[in-house]
Amino acid sequence: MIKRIGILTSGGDAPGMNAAIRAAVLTAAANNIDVIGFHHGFNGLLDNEYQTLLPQHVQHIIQYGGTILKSARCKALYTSEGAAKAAKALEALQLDAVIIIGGDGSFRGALSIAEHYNGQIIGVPGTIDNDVDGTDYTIGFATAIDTALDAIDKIRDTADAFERIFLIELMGRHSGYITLSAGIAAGAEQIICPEFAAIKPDNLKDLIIPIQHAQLLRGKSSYIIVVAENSYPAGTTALAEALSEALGIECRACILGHIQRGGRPVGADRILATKLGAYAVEQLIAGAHLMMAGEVNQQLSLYPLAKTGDKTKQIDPYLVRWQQYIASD
Ligand SMILES: Nc1ncnc2c1ncn2[C@@H]1O[C@H](COP(=O)(O)OP(=O)(O)O)[C@@H](O)[C@H]1O
Ligand SMILES: O=P(O)(O)OC[C@H]1O[C@](O)(COP(=O)(O)O)[C@@H](O)[C@@H]1O
Repeated sequence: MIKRIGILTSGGDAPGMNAAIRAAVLTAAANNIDVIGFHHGFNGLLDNEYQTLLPQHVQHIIQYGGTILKSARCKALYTSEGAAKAAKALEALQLDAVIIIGGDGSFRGALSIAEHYNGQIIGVPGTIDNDVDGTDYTIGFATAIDTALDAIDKIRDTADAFERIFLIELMGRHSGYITLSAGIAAGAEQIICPEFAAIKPDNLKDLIIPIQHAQLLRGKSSYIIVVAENSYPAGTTALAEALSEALGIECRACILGHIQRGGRPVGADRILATKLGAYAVEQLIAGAHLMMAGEVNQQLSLYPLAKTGDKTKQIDPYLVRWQQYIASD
């Protein structure tokens, strides 16, 4: 029987993590389970930084981005000694189970702890990148799209006024979910992300031909290219410079960066986080171990933690086809 659980947030913070913490704490309290919240991701386990989490500690946090537990990356966990030390901290606090809110990296960390820990472990997918298998959406993705859109719409205004070409870099480490979704919703003229062909200095013409074609058809006007981070070897600013040189027109680069991680979670993220946080606790009570609480086709479901990083989930193939079709026209 589960009496005490731990919870932590790890990796890139995502709007809605607070909502997930809240739901887990409230669900645990309703089942007479004590909750310990670790600070700064896995570092809290290694440094003994934690607090008791009671329902009053999670009051009125659902609307805030970031995470009340703080998040971090933790190098020590990549070693077997680090994982053993983390497991020891869980055992010392007599925790029957632990909830890890994070991305597939954090789940790999959870698996390494599991090699030394006798309790149960469950994951809750929280990352703006949406690059976790076993759930249609991760907590934070919907908010990140809206934040990116707000910024892109503003850049469109100034791009329109100057009839300029803008390259806007969006986050996503090695996946194009944010870039494709925000690019489509913003009506970007071109989208560059890892799932499309790579852009290299020697194939800039793939970018340039559609720009020249658009200029021939509609004259000079604003032109927005959204670019996933890490898409061009020397970076998006260098890509804008290379385009300026090749086209003979000034192109501007704008790196949206961490603004995409912040802000009030949108309704969809608050609801998803509430469902997954509550479901994670319920599934721990039911005996789940080394699983992730996800949602697929509006059905809550468990998915093996070990498979969450397999990258079998794909960015919307319909939108990919449509984007390639209109961009090549
Ligand atoms: N292969 C791994 N082995 C052990 N721990 C890992 C591993 N990958 C990631 N982690 C842990 O999870 C943390 C967060 O992972 P990261 O990939 O940065 O973010 P996310 O969880 O959002 O994908 C890392 O800093 C590390 O502590
Ligand atoms: O905040 P940092 O350490 O610079 O990390 C940036 C990375 O974190 C993210 O915002 C979120 O990634 P994770 O959720 O996988 O940690 C990525 O989009 C980005 O590449």
